Amino acid sequence: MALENLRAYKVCYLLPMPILQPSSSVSSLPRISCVVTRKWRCWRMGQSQPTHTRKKNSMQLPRAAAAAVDIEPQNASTSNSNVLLEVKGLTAVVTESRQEILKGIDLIIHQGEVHAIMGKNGSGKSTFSKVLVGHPDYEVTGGTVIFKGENLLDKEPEVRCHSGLFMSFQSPVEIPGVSNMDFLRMACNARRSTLGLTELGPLEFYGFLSPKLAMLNMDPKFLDRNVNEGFSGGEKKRNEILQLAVLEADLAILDEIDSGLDVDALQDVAKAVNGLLTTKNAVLMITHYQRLLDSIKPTYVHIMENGRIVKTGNASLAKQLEEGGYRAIADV
Ligand SMILES: Nc1ncnc2c1ncn2[C@@H]1O[C@H](COP(=O)(O)OP(=O)(O)OP(=O)(O)O)[C@@H](O)[C@H]1O
Repeated sequence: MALENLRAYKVCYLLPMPILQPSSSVSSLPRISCVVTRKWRCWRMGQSQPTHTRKKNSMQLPRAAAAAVDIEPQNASTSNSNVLLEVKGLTAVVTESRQEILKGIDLIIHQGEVHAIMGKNGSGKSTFSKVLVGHPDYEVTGGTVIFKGENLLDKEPEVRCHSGLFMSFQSPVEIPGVSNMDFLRMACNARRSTLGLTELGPLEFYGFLSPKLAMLNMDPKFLDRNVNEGFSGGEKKRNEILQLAVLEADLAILDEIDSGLDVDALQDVAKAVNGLLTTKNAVLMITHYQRLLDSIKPTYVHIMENGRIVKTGNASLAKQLEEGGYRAIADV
């Protein structure tokens, strides 16, 4: 496997292969075979073993918006040209069992928007995000997903990442044997290479990284440690946001980024995410709690139920939820 290909995988999954020993280094990566890389890919997806081989205009809203409460009109200047993600009628099953989890999701995300998905446990939120990044546990059975004007579903996961999709995992995985610094630099350079930018050498990269570390109040000593190894839950979450900051993704999917964070860490992470938001990118957050939305203001809040978005509203929808639970919004 060529180094470049391996880098591609690396950017997507942001983790090296499970067979890497503590003594392994990034320089050993080119020697690792394709087969192992496939295992690694699956492992990055949260599995220990591979399970198989295998527009809107300015006035339109997602279909679910028809059932919405308190919908805030989207910016009148929005147009097809700034649609980042358009999901229509997305259905997906668990690959092995064929159990249907997503039952027709409609969602449109424009540049500059922050979307929050909330919903009871087991409603399908994480599955939706994993399907977007191409998790092999799930098979898409219907619908379309257009990302930056291109069909996302026919792209390999690593290509999805190259094109600017980032997912922060609910439970980030540890990588023995690879330093955070090497890992971040390799990921950064692979993305830069895709964008036609020159790769950053170690010193240049440190200069690029330093302000991002400072933004997250992260101690530089975390750069010398192996990726997520021995990190606390909160430190792992900060590290995920550091990866996002380094990759400068167009669409960041943050799956329960607030879980496990203390009050100060939550503020640091929220500040960092807000600092990364521009008029060109967007964030899709999955959360159970208003506290995150107090710090990262959502343009839209969606409620997912049984594999569908059943309500869309503005930030007040999350407040209603916080105050009265799901029963309070059921009849709105
Ligand atoms: N790989 C899988 N195999 C079997 N069932 C699965 C798989 N992935 C998801 N499910 C089931 O699909 C449903 C939705 O799961 P998902 O993790 O997407 O929910 P969620 O809304 O993110 O929940 P939570 O808020 O608890 O994180 C659950 O019933 C879950 O058990």
